[in-house]
Amino acid sequence: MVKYKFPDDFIWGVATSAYQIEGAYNKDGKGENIWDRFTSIPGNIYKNHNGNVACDHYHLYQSDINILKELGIKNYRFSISWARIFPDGYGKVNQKGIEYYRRLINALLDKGIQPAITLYHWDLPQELQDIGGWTNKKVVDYFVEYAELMFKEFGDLVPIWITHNEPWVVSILGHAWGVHAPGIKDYKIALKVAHNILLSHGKVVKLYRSMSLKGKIGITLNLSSIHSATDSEKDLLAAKIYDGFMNRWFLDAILKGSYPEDMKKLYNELNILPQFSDDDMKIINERIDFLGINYYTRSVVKYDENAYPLKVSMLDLDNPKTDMGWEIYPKGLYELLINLHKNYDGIDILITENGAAFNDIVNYKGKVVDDYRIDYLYRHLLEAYRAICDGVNLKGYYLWSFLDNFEWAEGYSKRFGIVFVDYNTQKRIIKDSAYWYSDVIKNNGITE
Ligand SMILES: OC[C@@H]1[C@@H](O)[C@H](O)[C@@H](O)c2nc(CNc3ccccc3)cn21
Repeated sequence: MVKYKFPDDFIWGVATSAYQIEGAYNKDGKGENIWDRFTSIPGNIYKNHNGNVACDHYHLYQSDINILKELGIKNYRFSISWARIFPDGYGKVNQKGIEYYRRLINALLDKGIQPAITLYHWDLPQELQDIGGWTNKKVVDYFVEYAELMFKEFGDLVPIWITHNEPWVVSILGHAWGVHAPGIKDYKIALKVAHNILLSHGKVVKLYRSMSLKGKIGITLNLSSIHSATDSEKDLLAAKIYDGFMNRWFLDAILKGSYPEDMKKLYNELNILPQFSDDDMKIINERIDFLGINYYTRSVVKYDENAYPLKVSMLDLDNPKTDMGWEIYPKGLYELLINLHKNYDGIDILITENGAAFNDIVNYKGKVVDDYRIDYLYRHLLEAYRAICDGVNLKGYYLWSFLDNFEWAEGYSKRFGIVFVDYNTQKRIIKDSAYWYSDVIKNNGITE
């Protein structure tokens, strides 16, 4: 008996990204991207791992799609590697790159699986980084050129398009904290990058609308429910600032057409506020069909005099955590969904990522009994169900991730997949969580 039944047209899917699974980093005309470069620099990545081979999905995509079919998964979110299409980032087109993605999309459609494409999942062509990357307005236009070609090639086949994956991570981890490619540590640059990424998003949405395509387009943001460590005035203010820093800066720009006043004032005082015009904000505010959200955990923050630049630091609570050290806090997903519904006019929402890394092992029977992951997924889906019951227009859920894959700075040390990947043999082992998720999809809900 299905105890928690989701709406009839609810989208159940899984998600991946190009650099994390494809491999073939220098095959068939692909150009270098910033993660090829960043991972080639010793010390940047756990044990100097890289995505040169990854899950070799570039060559194994058909057998991987067969697994999706076997599990009854009917929606698959993946990203296109910009440098496979434009090796230099613009201009010369690599036909073999286009042919690969056409084969991939047709193979999915042949199995009744609907593709959802992310145009940018962090892998900027290195040639564009060499001219300043996202700090350079030319890159905004090159992104539009890349998107236009993808819409022309695949716009009639692909029903869901996501312009960018997590502009906050691209700008902050890549340009303020320096722990992601391209490894820059400058908040002022980071916020300029965030602004140009949002500009490129708005321009591409406008382009999509002009091409009278039949699908839906949106953007994916990593959002977190922010909690104050105490009820002190300083900690409450710290929570408001961190909510502005991670969530409202992007949500307000995209959905309200203006950056939040409190954060503009703070960034101006810190001399890190980017330059922008009213016209820019109109472009960024182009109407989207859905908001994609990646939710993994909440953030508990406190005032910290020594924490540059926001005077906010995160608490490391002694609560159950995933292998990433992220607290398991399902209620945060409900809180986030309700807040988004209330504060952003009930916009349609897709959960474009939710999942957990655990230290999976293959047991003596050759199985992966990942009950921890099933528990994480169950609890979060229950909160998603509660949010739908309370009126949130939640339209779908893409589990992160389909396959174990290259987990950025953590390399292959963290496994998020519902399918285990033995990187020595490229053998796939379907984990118990995959069979559990297959039942959720078959029942369109949770049974216990
Ligand atoms: O870390 C798991 C996944 C990652 O593999 C995806 O490529 C990426 O889209 C993704 N985003 C988050 C959430 N945001 C985040 C926060 C701090 C550091 C890194 C990512 C988790 N994940």
